[in-house]
Amino acid sequence: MALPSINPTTTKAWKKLEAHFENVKGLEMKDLFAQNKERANQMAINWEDFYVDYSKNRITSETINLLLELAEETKLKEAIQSQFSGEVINKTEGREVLHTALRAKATDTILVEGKNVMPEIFEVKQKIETFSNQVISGALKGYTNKAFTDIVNIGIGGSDLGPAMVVESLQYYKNHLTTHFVSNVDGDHVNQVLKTLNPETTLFVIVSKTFTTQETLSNANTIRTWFLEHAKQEDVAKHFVAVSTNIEKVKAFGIDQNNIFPMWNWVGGRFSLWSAVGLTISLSVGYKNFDSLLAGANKMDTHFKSTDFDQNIPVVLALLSIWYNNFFNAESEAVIPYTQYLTQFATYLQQGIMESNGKSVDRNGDLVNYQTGTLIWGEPGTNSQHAFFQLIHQGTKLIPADFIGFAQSLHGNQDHQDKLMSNYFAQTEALLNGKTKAEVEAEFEGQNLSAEKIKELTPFKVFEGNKPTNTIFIKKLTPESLGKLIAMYEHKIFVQGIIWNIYSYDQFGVELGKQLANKILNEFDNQAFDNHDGSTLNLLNLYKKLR
Ligand SMILES: O=P(O)(O)OC[C@H]1O[C@H](O)[C@H](O)[C@@H](O)[C@@H]1O
Repeated sequence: MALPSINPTTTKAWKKLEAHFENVKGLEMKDLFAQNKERANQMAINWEDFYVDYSKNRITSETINLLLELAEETKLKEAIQSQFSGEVINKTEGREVLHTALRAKATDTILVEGKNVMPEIFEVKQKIETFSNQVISGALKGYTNKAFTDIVNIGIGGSDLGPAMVVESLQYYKNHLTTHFVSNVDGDHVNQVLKTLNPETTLFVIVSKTFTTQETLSNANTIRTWFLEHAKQEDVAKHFVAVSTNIEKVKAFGIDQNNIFPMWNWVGGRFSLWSAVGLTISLSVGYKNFDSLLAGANKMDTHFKSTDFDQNIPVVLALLSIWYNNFFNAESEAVIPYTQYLTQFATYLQQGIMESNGKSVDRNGDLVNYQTGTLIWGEPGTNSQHAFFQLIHQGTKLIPADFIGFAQSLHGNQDHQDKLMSNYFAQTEALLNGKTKAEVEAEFEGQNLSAEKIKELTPFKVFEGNKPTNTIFIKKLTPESLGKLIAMYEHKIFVQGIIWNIYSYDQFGVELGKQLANKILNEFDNQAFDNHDGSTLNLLNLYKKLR
């Protein structure tokens, strides 16, 4: 069954939300807290090692009720069922969307075209485990019989961002192998990495769902050429493995049949770190940790598909995001993790969120008449406090922000952890309450400033407050809690796509630039360039002169 096409703005709930918005847009959150002592308890979800507090939002309980009605009218429940049961909900590409199957239990049955895919998934997982163990233990050796010391993941987009983010985030759990990522077609990227490598002890993992991506194939070719400057053709089999759906193309590249880790078309690139695309993760932190990551995601899947929407973390977060995006006209959302380990988290989410929901045509093929995908950005706190928080606190834009924090640090320095977490809590409190004129004036007392000076400075020191935040408070950063966190955002993306009536699992918007780049590349060796607009033509000619 195909997903229905329901323009959200035509639902009863949307009309009610529009009217409701007029009533609540001017409300101050701090007043709502003062009026209802139970607000913080009522607007929080306690689940496993997660505590999600969404009380610091510009909402009343009525807002949530109406948003839940919107979810119902847009048939979210049915859509979740369609996704998990393997229906072809990626209609424009004619595919099922089953990254959730990759982390399901061996005893589950998940059908694709009538065939249970769980045995295949576990066969590949077994292969990942065996291979990881052999590389990590040193049993598997390079062409001069030395154990591997370095792993290079060659891939881009979903074949890079997921593994790179997880390996960075789980650094604490990492083994002795040094992991590198080569993604950009920029030759300086690959050459910079190669400079540090010893071909005798380096394992290359080529990751490409399609095995047609220009960047990845160029980098893989360059690396193989470099490798062959040191080793012989038959040594390639010992040092190159590949992850792909396109087995024929991988073989044509010269990868040994045994070194191919398959994946499937029903796994979207940006949702693929749970598949063999995560091989580099497993090599870096060990299969056991990789499996815990998957187990965490599976727990979030169960929570998502079986919990009532008012207690459902991804659903509530998605609805709040729609509230700001479509009613407050907020353009972006910030994600601020209070751990340095999650440095790449927002970058990773950018692909997931913006490639999925950056669409302007609805599921009927008609142009939408409302806003869809949010811009996503962020950096870890406390660093970001010293960089862009000024704009969040006192700028003109409304930027809802997720604050992700962990109660326990990994290295156990309580002094640092208390300082870190005091900032984590203080920021959402400051964004909520702001600082009034009266409070600013009171601070000036005893400072020996003239009344005139105080009057002059006061407006600059006032904080409006009333800035919305979600606090996602987790016990500890572990492979399992990271798996839950990533899956939480995956499901949030899905919910928003369903309600916005768009297809979240295709990405045709990345094709045009690729096509034109190929065309231009072929023109570099011609006498003259083809027809281009004046600006592009000038730039091309200048490049030809300067290169
Ligand atoms: O894994 P690959 O087939 O090499 O694709 C890598 C990436 O490139 C494409 O352009 C898509 O925009 C991404 O969704 C994808 O993750």
